[in-house]
Formats: sequence, C-alpha cells, structure tokens
Amino acid sequence: MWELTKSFRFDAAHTLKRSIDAESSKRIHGHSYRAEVTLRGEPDPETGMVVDFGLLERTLAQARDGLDHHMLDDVPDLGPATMENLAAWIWRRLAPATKGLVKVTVYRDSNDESVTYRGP
Ligand SMILES: Nc1nc2c(c(=O)[nH]1)N=C([C@H](O)[C@H](O)COP(=O)(O)OP(=O)(O)OP(=O)(O)O)CN2
Ligand SMILES: [Zn+2]
Repeated sequence: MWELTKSFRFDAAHTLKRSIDAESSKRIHGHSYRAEVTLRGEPDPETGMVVDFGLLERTLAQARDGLDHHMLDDVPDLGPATMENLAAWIWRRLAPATKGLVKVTVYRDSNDESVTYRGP
C-alpha cells in the first residue's frame, strides 16, 4: 500500500466568535494556511503511479480557488471559519474526485497549529 501527499497554500480573512481574545478575534483579520492532502492506493502497473501528481494538483486547485483570498465567513457550507471546519470543507470538496482519500490536515504555521480530518 502506498500513501501520496500533496499540499497547497492559501491566505484568507475571517472573524471568529471566541470566549477568549474575543475583541481581536471578532475583528476582520487574516491568516496564511497550508492544507496537506493524503490518499492511499496501489500504483497502476502500467503507469507506476497511484495517481499522477499533476492530476491531483488540478483537483486541489478547485479547493484552493474556493478559499484563497476569500473572506472565509462568506464561503458557502463552511460554518464558523475554524481550522476544523476548513479541513472538513476541503475533504468534502475533494472526496468525490479523490479515490482513497485518507486525511486532510490544515496547518497555520505562524501559530504552530494544525488540525487533521479523517472523514465522517
Ligand atoms: N480549535 C481552534 N481554536 C482556534 C482556532 C481554530 O481554528 N480552531 N482559531 C483561532 C483564530 O483563528 C485566531 O485568530 C487565532 O488566534 P490567536 O491564537 O490569538 O493568534 P493570532 O490571531 O494572534 O495569530 P497571528 O497569526 O500570529 O496574528 C483561535 N483558536
Ligand atoms: Zn483568526
């Protein structure tokens, strides 16, 4: 069994309701994120690939385009713009076209934080 991983980056703005740091969190502010997507499968004997990374990049671009330079509060079906919801949103975007999807991890390196979603 093989596992392939590819990442994409996006920058986006949001507001957040929180019980701590409430004032600064509810003001519009931005973060830089990295989403890492892992899928599992067997290489095709003819191509030697589980999936061509170029094809995977095209699929990931559809998710990135829905988030990069967007106001996350306005992204349909996201809910509160947390890293938890971002990971699940990316999963839902990718799952129909991504055989063997294992996990989506969203990183916010400026805060040394990450959230991993492994599906419903
Ligand atoms: N479990 C989660 N907790 C928090 C999330 C989240 O997505 N999941 N998100 C936030 C906020 O996005 C918040 O803006 C981060 O706040 P904070 O840690 O205070 O960091 P800064 O905004 O100061 O970060 P810089 O990027 O360094 O400016 C909070 N919690
Ligand atoms: Zn924030």
